[in-house]
Amino acid sequence: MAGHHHEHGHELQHVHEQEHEHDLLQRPPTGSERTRSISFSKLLTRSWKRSGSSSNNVSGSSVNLYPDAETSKESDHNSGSDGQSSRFSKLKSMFQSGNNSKNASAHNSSQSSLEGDSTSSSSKLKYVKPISSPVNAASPSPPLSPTIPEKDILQTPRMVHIDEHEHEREHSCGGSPILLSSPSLSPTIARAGTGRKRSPSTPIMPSHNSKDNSGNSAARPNNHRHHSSSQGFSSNNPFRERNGTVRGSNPYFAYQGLPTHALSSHELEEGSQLYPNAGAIHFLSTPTSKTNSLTNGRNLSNLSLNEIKENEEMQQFSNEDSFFHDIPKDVSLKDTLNGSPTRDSSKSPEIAQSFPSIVVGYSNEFDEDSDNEDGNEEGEQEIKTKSKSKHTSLTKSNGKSAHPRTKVPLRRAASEPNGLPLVSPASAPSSTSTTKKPDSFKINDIGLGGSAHPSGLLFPQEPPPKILDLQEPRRSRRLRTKSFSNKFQDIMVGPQSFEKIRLLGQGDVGKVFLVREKKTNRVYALKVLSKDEMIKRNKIKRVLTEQEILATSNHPFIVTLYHSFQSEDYLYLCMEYCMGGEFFRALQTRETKCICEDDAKFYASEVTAALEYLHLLGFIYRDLKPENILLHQSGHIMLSDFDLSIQAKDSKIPVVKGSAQSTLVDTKICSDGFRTNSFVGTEEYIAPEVIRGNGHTAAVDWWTLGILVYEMLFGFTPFKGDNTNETFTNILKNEVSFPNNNEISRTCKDLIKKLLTKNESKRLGCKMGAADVKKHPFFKKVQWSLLRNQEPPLIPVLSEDGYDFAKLSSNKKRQTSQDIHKHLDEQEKNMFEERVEYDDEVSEDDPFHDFNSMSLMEQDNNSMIYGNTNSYGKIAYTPNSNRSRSNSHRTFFKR
Ligand SMILES: Nc1ncnc2c1ncn2[C@@H]1O[C@H](COP(=O)(O)OP(=O)(O)OP(=O)(O)O)[C@@H](O)[C@H]1O
Repeated sequence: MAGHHHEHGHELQHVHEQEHEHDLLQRPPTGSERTRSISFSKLLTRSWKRSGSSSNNVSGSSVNLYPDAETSKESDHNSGSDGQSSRFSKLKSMFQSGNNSKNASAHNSSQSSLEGDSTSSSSKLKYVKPISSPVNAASPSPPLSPTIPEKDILQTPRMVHIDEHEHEREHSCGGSPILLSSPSLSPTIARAGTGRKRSPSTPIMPSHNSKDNSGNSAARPNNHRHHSSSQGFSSNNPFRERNGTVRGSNPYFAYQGLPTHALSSHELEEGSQLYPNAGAIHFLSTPTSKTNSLTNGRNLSNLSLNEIKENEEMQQFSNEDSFFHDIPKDVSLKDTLNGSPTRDSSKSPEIAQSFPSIVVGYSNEFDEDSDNEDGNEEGEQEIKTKSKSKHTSLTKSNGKSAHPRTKVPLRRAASEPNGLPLVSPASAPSSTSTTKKPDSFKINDIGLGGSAHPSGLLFPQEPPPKILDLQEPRRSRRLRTKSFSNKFQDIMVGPQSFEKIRLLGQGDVGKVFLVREKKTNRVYALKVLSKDEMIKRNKIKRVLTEQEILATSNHPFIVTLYHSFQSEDYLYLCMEYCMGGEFFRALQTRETKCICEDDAKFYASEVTAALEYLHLLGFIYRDLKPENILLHQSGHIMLSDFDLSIQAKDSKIPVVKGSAQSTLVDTKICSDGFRTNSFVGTEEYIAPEVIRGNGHTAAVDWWTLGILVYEMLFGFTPFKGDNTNETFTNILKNEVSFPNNNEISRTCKDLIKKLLTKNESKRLGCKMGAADVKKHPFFKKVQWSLLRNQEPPLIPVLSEDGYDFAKLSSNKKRQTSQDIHKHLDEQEKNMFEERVEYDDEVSEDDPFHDFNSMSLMEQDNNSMIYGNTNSYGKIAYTPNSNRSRSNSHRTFFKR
């Protein structure tokens, strides 16, 4: 394999040179790029769309991510000092505008989507055929390739299926490659380079052809996502074009049913038994469907999927929520909140249905997806309880008496840590206290190394704690009930403890900044999420899950959470800064957009280890893709972005099997019997069972691993179609096929094929979870326990034109002269100026009550130190010379 490795890289370089020359000679300008970009433009994520359209954009464009923040602040101020009532008055006003914006944005997106379609279908662009022969790399390439339509290229059967016996044949042939394709098959995408230069699923990068750089913005319409982060990390990667994460109801079922062409004959025979959800169309239809023309379109953007999802959740609530049955249908939300119902029959049904969007995710006791997929009574009961309790809290906040609140136990409640004496009564404030400041203390007084703010706002002055307190770091009562409380203590920092260095990236509801902690000079990635946006977009529960997973995890390949806290308007997750950024970006910086098999094995084994760990904890990740894999400065991977993950209910204790030499842990048992039914994931990575809507299990993560390995090797994903429907159809129907690439071993193809088994009960990983995957011959030589000691293939380094903080500051001055940046700066300033809200200050009625404010114990802090290293700036990736010189990957892998 090492030989392959070397040869592979060499050959690719060669091909690239040819390709460039070829492009200059013959290539129609921006031909294939344009086609692909157009088809991508139909599938923009919400955030891209949002950033791209400045008009009608109430819910936060790149220019104004949190438009409500200031106005709501003002109204809070006017409404008096009562934090809770101001919070709810804010929710109330925000909610009304939220509805409008939702409709407006849905409308916009559908329009764009349709426009995108027509442009796409009318394009007749050409694509250059790859140069070298697929069959024999040594054979001379034709001097010039004819151009054929891209569509044909994409559909030409140049992919070669490996059959069931391929793996066996490999052995019987002594490992020598078998050429499966005929010369008539069109050239390989992966190997020849030319054909794969801009693969369907990969961004258009300008490096190969100067024509691509010609500012053809029309060909890259969805570069908006990171528009606002022009000074940030993401702007380094302005060409990313993959469709975003899908977080919504299943459009296949909601709007189209399952098309028969998407079914295998076997599936057709089984019919409705296989797809019980096919009848769920009406249930999933949205309250906003009147204004949502997406229902008419077959090509749904990810934007529309997002919208559907939120409404779906609302629908589930309103269907099940006895509270709404008690309210006359013509009472509007506004009136309900005001406590003075008036009749307005024209508005009430929609508003009443929308109302539970405030409820959703109110606490993490309520599982996403409702998790009552089975429609069992228990699930329904849970919804009712949940809704009632929220109703209680809302009405309470308006000074009305309400139903007694039913508190559902926390998901991962744990016993008090270590049985050690905890805190003195004075430092354990009553949980009934809501608006009162918590009993607090001055952290520096007790020598915990915390960063009390000079203003005293963070840590109000109180008498020093008794000596008993020193024995155990202070933890709020709430924190003490958490399984992760052993490694966390009460929050030691606040927004003001950090100084922004630059924007790293921007998601749906928040921004991620590179920050420096003023006191310690440590650098972190600080994710700041707008509470308003989360409420509007129904994402409260997701952020609670994300915090739970980050806090619970303690694994070298999962990003470390150092602090989490909240202020009145924002939630903050302070994480380890992964200076290498997204693995996706690292892949894109490769000339070939892919890596060799040994390198892919490296990343696949680290991802497998991370998934194994998550599964052991009962979590299903559900959104594996190169964008969510960050690269640590060491070059090792770090999984991030857990907002789509879910924890299996009643997760079980793992079973260890095997001898001391080969210990295998059955991770499947950890979430056995747990099925969830959300339609989440990333389009090209979604597993068939998710599309079918029959519920899915941890096996979805093994499917996504298969796609990931494929993408690492070939630079594109295996089922990508021209639009969402086509992609889903391919996922359901097509067997995985491989470019005719002899450099990829049969064992590797076999792994991919087994991971991409459509029937989840036959998929690799279905018996013992990660143990099955680790046992596959592809990983035979991997020393699992020494993964962290491997030399990574790519090392992120600061490139020459990296900039330092001083330079950044002067850039900032230039930018602030422009209004747009001024506005952004103000918002960001707020993010770093707000006062932290302690756990005990956040009332139980607050939607964010279950978000814990806490700091990792000091001894666990391995974050980078500002200024010590080249820890910030523009990053490039260098092949690890150690690894190739010493063939360390070979020595590392078992022989
Ligand atoms: N720990 C980190 N170190 C370096 N960069 C990070 C880190 N966390 C996030 N980023 C950058 O910020 C971007 C946005 O982060 P993230 O995906 O977690 O936000 P999000 O709001 O959850 O986005 P999404 O809507 O895609 O879920 C990432 O794509 C990545 O580039």
